[in-house]
Amino acid sequence: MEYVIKTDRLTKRFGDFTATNEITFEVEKGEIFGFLGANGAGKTTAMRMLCGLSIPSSGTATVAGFDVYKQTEEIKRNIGYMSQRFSLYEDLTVQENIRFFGGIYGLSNREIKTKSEDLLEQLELKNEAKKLVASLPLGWKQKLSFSVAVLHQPKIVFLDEPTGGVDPVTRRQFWDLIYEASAKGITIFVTTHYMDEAEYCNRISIMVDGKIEALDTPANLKSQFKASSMDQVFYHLARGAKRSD
Ligand SMILES: Nc1ncnc2c1ncn2[C@@H]1O[C@H](COP(=O)(O)OP(=O)(O)OP(=O)(O)O)[C@@H](O)[C@H]1O
Repeated sequence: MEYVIKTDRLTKRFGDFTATNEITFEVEKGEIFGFLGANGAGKTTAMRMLCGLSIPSSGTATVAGFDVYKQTEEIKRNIGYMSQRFSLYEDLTVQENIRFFGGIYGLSNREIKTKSEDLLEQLELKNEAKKLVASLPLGWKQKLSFSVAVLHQPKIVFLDEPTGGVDPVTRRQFWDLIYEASAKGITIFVTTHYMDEAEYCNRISIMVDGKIEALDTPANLKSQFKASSMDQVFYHLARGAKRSD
């Protein structure tokens, strides 16, 4: 088994407050791993440590084989990252965004040219190439943002609530892109509040008040909690949560 993320009692404290509390788990290469939890459970804090953006207080973790304390630059070069807060430049065109991020990720001009043509074709955005990103519907922005985050074929892509605010049909189309990336061996680490998306993951972890309270496939979690839907599993675990933002 090839693991691309491995954590052991990974913890982040802010003063006396423990935001992420001794989480231990592994993620396999090519897996679609759902990272769930109520507001304030500690997901973003955990994800920031895994992306090399925040140094843990204790515990250990490796991402793409690199240490989250000492090799944060190597981690950043081997991952892709997409969130609602940090994504595309609205005042650049679709093509300019692809070129810009391709450059940031260290692709050559020739690679950027071929990849950008493929991407515009695949997303059916050829006619929009010269339009400002600001003018695109939210669902298209999200698809473009994801495609840009995997442009350099990272080992892992971290998605922080990537489909917030769009309808189930648009979410389903977004997930087609995720499956394609996973089939190419890119590992997907995704946080979401949508339970239909949770069902699309290979495995799911559910965090409550800083700790991972459950971790398994959607089918096994439903059987473990005698629930008919992921909604029920989530409610069963999260209703006892003390934190809520
Ligand atoms: N820099 C910080 N200083 C102090 N407390 C923090 C800091 N960052 C996060 N926290 C606290 O840690 C807890 C976990 O926050 P975090 O953002 O990781 O949760 P989350 O599961 O991602 O929630 P959401 O779904 O709302 O994004 C929250 O109570 C938050 O207030």
